[in-house]
Amino acid sequence: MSDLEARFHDLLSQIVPVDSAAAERARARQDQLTKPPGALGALEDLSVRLAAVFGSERPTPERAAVIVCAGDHGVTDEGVSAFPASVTPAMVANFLMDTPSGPGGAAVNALSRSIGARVYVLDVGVNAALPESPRLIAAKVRSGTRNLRREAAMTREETLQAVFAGVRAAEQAIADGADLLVAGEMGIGNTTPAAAVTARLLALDPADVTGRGTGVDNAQLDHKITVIRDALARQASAPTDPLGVLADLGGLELAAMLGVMLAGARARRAVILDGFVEGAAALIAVQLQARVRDYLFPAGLCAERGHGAQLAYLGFSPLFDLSLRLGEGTGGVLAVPLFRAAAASLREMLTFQEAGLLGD
Ligand SMILES: Cc1cc2ncn([C@H]3O[C@H](COP(=O)(O)O)[C@@H](O)[C@H]3O)c2cc1C
Ligand SMILES: O=C(O)c1cccnc1
Repeated sequence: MSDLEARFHDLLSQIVPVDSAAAERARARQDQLTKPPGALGALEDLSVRLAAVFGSERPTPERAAVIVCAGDHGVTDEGVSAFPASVTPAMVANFLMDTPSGPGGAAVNALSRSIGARVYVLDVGVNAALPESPRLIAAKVRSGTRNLRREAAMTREETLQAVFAGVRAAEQAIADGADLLVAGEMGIGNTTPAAAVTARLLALDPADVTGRGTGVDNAQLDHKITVIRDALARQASAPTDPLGVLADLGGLELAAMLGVMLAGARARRAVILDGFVEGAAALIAVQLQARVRDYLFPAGLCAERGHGAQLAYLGFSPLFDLSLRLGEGTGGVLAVPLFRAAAASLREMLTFQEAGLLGD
């Protein structure tokens, strides 16, 4: 076993179960707060899950960090995206650019500013030199993956290197004070590996989990499905080996997002999932270590086909449906105020007794 592989097994074994006693206390408290039991709906369930993660019936998840993991994809040679691969480095430069409103001119930057979340940009595989920036975590493993239609996208070692880059980025964000981590991504072509991984791990037909990504037309969508079928037909990875599936069919930024999820769970932080590409990384995470599931939280349902199947497998109901189909972490960022509000209900509402609303 390689050194990285041994460290990876250690990481998986260091993830402890969430605090179910704190969850029970939070549930009991929700039932005593000044409202009809259950009246705060999904916010109550969210607050109870946060209590379990943070080990307190009065959790204070305030500070949020988005880690935008970036990488390129050899499979873009097959024409699977509506945009050229050169958009990946251009968008990373956009994430890092100084603008009159503050750092970064992309959707994830603007939405993060609007809710007070910090954005970290992690390069694990962009196929270009990137501008230097204090906001860029430079950890390039290789300049893009191999073409997964023809061969394994990554070696296991490359995969683990990208995973640990994600681990380190998450640890940095946590050291900077983050309670809530949003896993985000940028990588032209990455809805193809996300669909391939989802199809293999959930044993679903590629046609049922492949969407239009950046907006391919019907003919391009059929072609994208064919590319994924060819990749699966290589039979280079067994569904029983999630890390092997990630190396074979995934991508460097998917591996880095897996690292963010595992490091977040190990540090007992909540990790908010954004869209379909994060969802694929989440499937790998829970198949490797079932305990991770309790540290993961859905945000909204995104418009990419297959996201619903991922959430159903994970046992999550989305918090909203705004028809987002962007990625970057945008949906995850939008969920942050709901997390703060759910926790505030537990901390700040009075019980019937405290409010003097009980007869005796
Ligand atoms: C300008 C632009 C900004 C983006 N931000 C996120 N994505 C999203 O689209 C890509 C995935 O879709 P596909 O698999 O079809 O290429 C990823 O980079 C994802 O982050 C973007 C895409 C574009 C074009
Ligand atoms: O849902 C997503 O994550 C998504 C959808 C389209 C393009 N990129 C990402």
